Amino acid sequence: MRPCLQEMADEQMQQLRSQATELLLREEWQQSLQVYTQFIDLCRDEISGAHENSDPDHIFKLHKSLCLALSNRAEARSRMRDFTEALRDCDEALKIESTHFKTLICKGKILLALNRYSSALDCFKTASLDQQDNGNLEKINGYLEKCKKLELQSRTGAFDLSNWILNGFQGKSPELAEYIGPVQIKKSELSGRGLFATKNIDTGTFLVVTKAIATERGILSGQDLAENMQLVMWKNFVEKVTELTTKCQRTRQFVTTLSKGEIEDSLEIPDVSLFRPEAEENVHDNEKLDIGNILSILDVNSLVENSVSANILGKNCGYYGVGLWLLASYINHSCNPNARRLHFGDYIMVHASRDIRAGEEITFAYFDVLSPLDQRKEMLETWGFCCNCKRCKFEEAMKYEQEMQEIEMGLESGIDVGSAIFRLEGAMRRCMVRGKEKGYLRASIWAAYSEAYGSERVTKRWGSQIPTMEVVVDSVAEAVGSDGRILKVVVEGLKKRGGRAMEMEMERAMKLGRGLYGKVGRKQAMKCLLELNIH
Ligand SMILES: C[S@@+](CC[C@H](N)C(=O)[O-])C[C@H]1O[C@@H](n2cnc3c(N)ncnc32)[C@H](O)[C@@H]1O
Repeated sequence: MRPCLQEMADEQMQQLRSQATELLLREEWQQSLQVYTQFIDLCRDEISGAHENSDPDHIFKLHKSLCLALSNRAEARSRMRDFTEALRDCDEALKIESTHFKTLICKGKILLALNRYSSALDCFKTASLDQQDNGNLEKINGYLEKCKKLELQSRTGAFDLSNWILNGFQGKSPELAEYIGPVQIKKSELSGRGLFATKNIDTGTFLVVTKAIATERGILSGQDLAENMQLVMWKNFVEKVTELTTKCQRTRQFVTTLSKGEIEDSLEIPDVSLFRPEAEENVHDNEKLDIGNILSILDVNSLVENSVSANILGKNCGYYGVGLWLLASYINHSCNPNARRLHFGDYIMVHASRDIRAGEEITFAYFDVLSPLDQRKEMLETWGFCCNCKRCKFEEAMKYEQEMQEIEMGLESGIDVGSAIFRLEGAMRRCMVRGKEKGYLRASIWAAYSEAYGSERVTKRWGSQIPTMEVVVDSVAEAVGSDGRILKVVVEGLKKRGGRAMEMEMERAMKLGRGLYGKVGRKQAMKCLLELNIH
């Protein structure tokens, strides 16, 4: 390049650089990205136009400037959550200067946001070797600690929320890692695909902890206003998912494989390892998702944050949150579920609500299953499918037993709960109902058992003619997993008694607590949650 042309180019680059830096400092990400792009293009032209007589000092400076500009553009892109392109910029910058401090920090933060903890750890470790940047040592150590903690969680599934619980859920909620436990996706007898345990799992063990691809939350107040707000929130949620699936091919690929609620038998069965944040990207040009498809997919797979989470997080009673969690979308419903979910920020935490055997399908309840068959069928209507679970099949057959129908009708018309229980227990003996099936029927009229054990009058009147609370609690929990209402009966019973019985009851309560909340941490934290449950 002739000297005057060279000067003009240098001047133009200088101007673009100052402009882009200013925009970056003002956090105007989109504009700063555009100006950095112009600068980067110019810089690349200059470098590729260099020849053997070019000043090596000048070329060296150009490479340095290109590296810094790529790093800054990555920062702008990551602030706009365009992580794929931001990572591309970081990698190009690191090709120029493999220990570029700013780029390593930027890349580490992006990888952390993508839950790729060990790769993030590598970045921060390399950055920490930069002795010149002592001023940042504290910050880097903070990142290193965080990565190590999250990496351990994501490998072991050991989440300890004790401090936060014991501090009354005050302050920043604990950071969570994404985790995939001993599970796999297989064809399900219930419908389509389902999630299955690959080994024996005990109550409270976390199975899947994953971040939503999109959520929408708000407080609903007043009937009409609430309905309107819910509609607005749903619209926003659909828009978020649409934007994301347009922007990110990998997410689109995942979303496309979700059920649209039609015949599920021929659906592709993805390998669970693809859902690991560190999984190699194997993106192929997938089908475009039109709004009709997105709506069907969200209709079938989006989840509303449930009341247990709202309860422990001390949220307002009008709180409403909806989201889409990819791997959790493979979990089928069952009326004898073995898992539960907790919502924590953008994360869903799925844990065993009772002991699970290797090979068993993991299911959670889409709605309240401590209710009779007819009520469950009504709730299923809004879900748009017929439940194929063992409990429904068994109760469907039992339903024709006149006695069962009379008991349910009697309860609806307000007969004494003790007499309803007495009749059901007698009917089960006569029909030789055994094991888990007893739990199914007891769960169907759980409200009656719960009322009976809470009433001194009923327990006195019926005495040993109805089974003890412990027997019923164990059989219902074995059939449908832990539930806040079952736990409440146990903890209230505990408060009334003392002595040796109390120790055993405490153990029962703790196990039910783990089934309800998951293994969230130390014993003391679980005791705190038990208290919370009864209030
Ligand atoms: C979130 S998806 C669950 C995963 C789905 N089976 C798949 O293959 O992608 C929810 C859909 O699964 C089916 N499903 C879930 N639980 C079921 C059950 N107990 N009985 C029958 N179908 C069920 C229904 O079609 C429902 O709309």
